[in-house]
Amino acid sequence: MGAHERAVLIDLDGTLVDSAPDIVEAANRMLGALGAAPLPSKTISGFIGNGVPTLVRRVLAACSLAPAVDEERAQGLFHRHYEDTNGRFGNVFPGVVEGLDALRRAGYRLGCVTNKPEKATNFLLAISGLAPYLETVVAGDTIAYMKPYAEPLLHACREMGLDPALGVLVGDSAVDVAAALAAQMPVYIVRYGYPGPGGHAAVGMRGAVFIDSLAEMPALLSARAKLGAVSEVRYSSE
Ligand SMILES: O=C(O)COP(=O)(O)O
Ligand SMILES: [Mg+2]
Repeated sequence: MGAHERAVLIDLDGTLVDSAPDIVEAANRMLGALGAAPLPSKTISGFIGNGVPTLVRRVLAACSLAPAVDEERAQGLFHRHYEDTNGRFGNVFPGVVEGLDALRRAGYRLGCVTNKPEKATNFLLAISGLAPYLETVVAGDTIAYMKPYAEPLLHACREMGLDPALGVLVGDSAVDVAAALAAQMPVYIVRYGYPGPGGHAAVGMRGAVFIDSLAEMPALLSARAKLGAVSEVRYSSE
């Protein structure tokens, strides 16, 4: 089985792009518009991972604005401010471009699976220069399901015409681990992202292989393929 038949699906926020500064700024502008004081950036970063509706709900709860403030109104404010902050303060993480280049050279097919809404995702991928690497993008509102459901991962494989059994996910949070396990894909977690409640020690992180950089992926995947080939030989000779 060649590398060209394999899909590497990659999360966006906290894995490809350090987008927390943009998200924090938009969330705090939303709070300002609601007459509330800003939250520390670390608090808001800890709320990233399950998509915008969950982020806004968590921010409102942290400021004791729920249920007094209408969630949809707050979401509308967030989206409006995020349109202005998206891609302005964040950066592509170190090792990402090297990793994507190396994976592409090795023949892997690349896709992005994110819980960020599609419009904001496409804009961020375009201005950060990452869009040309990604054959397919499945965002938070592309289909009816987000991670931690398996569907977005399976949908990305379908879009690429690949068997999900040939896919792996690289992400940064417990949401990614859960989605990958649901889709029965191996999962690699970057140590630098936004892991969510409980951090990397959380039970939800079990089953993940931790990496420091996307640039480690080609070597890890080729080691996995060799291991797979050895066990296939063993099985067939038994
Ligand atoms: O929008 C979010 O909450 C997280 O997005 P991600 O799936 O790219 O990490
Ligand atoms: Mg993420």
